Amino acid sequence: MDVEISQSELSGTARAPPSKSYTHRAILAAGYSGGALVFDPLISADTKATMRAVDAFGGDVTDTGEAIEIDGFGGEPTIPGDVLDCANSGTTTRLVSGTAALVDGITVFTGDASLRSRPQGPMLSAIDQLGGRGESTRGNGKAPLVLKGPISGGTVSIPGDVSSQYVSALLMAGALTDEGVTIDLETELKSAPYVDITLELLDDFGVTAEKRDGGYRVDGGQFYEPSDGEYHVPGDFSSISYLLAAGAVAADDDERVRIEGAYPSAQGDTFIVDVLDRMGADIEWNRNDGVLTVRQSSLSGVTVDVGDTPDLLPTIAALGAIADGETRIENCEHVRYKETDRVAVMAKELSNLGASVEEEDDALTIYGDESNLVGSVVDGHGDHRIVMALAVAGLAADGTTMVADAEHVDVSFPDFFDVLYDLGAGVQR
Ligand SMILES: O=C(O)C1=C[C@@H](OP(=O)(O)O)[C@@H](O)[C@H](O)C1
Ligand SMILES: C=C(OP(=O)(O)O)C(=O)O
Repeated sequence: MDVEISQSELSGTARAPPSKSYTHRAILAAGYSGGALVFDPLISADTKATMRAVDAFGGDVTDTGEAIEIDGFGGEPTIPGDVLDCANSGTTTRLVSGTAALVDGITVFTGDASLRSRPQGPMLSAIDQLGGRGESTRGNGKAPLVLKGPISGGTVSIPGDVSSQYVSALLMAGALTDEGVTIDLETELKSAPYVDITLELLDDFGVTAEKRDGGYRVDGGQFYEPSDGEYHVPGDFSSISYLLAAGAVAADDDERVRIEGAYPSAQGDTFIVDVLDRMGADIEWNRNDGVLTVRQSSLSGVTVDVGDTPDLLPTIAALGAIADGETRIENCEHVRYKETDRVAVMAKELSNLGASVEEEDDALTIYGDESNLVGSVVDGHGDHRIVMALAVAGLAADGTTMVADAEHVDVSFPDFFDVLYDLGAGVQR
């Protein structure tokens, strides 16, 4: 699907979409329990992959429309009847690799071309270290994966600078092993707030895990049990980042774009509020009411470290192209291991719109000037966050911007273009 975005003036109220990260974890945690209802879930291509996985390991997952109803497999996942297709979802692949390690038997995972290009080596090594077996069919540390359990727990040593999702997976599965799992990190942990999300969710499901010097620890022999048998998913700040950025660059004069359902949680991506504030945006966050408002503002470039918040890179890069002066995004090498190499792809596509951009291994510098941005044809590269960030740039660029491959918003924010349209954006499919 190609989507045309024209220079627009926005106003009105949008509801924050539910968090992808919490939804994945809640579905799996409910699978690890006797059963639970997950309210306000994100129903998207990625979270459907996790639903399929929980079904495949012996759970029963139903989307009732009001909630996801999960009949769990408890601590005893069974051998899936078929190869598991994790589609485009890194979170699914990593989290349920932990589940596969608990199974007394062999599980095979695959996914789309993007997923099969992403690193899984540290997870395979962790499963080996715990007494299971993890293989990549091509021997390159990437899916298709063949995993053999069961593990009984122990200590693993893995790098922290590839993906935090290995840590989340080992903590979630480790609670169901006999001995528990201790994770020693060989490097500093990138994307660390995503492990905080895991710890917060585990706590809500009655499971204790902790951060320690140089790593994490979860005791074994625990039980997943959410209080009252239900879990409520908070709003997603990665998704909110596009709506805030859209308001900051294209809100109608004297009008504000308002976002509801934006309550504080462990999400590192709330950092977007600080970033916009530092860029000079007129932005307010009423944390008690969960309401964010933003007005169109003249933005200036900033230096930002995205070590904790990789998913904000495309949004900040798009804002940097519109802001005046230099925006430097640092500590972003791990952002190259996502659905695409987002550092390279944002550099390429913002250049196509007329921005001046410089790429280094772990930094992206954008020399912003809104008047240089001219609508053009840009490629979403099959990556939901690239599509949404380019759509934001298109709201400010002169004329019309056509984003190709735009259907991939279904991975995390399926009604993104409807929400943008309802706020007054010129959107044509
Ligand atoms: O655990 C999670 O829910 C996620 C962790 C992050 O990945 P990495 O830990 O691989 O950086 C993030 O980019 C991804 O969108 C979601
Ligand atoms: C990287 C992402 O997700 P995942 O790792 O689950 O594919 C993302 O949503 O930006």
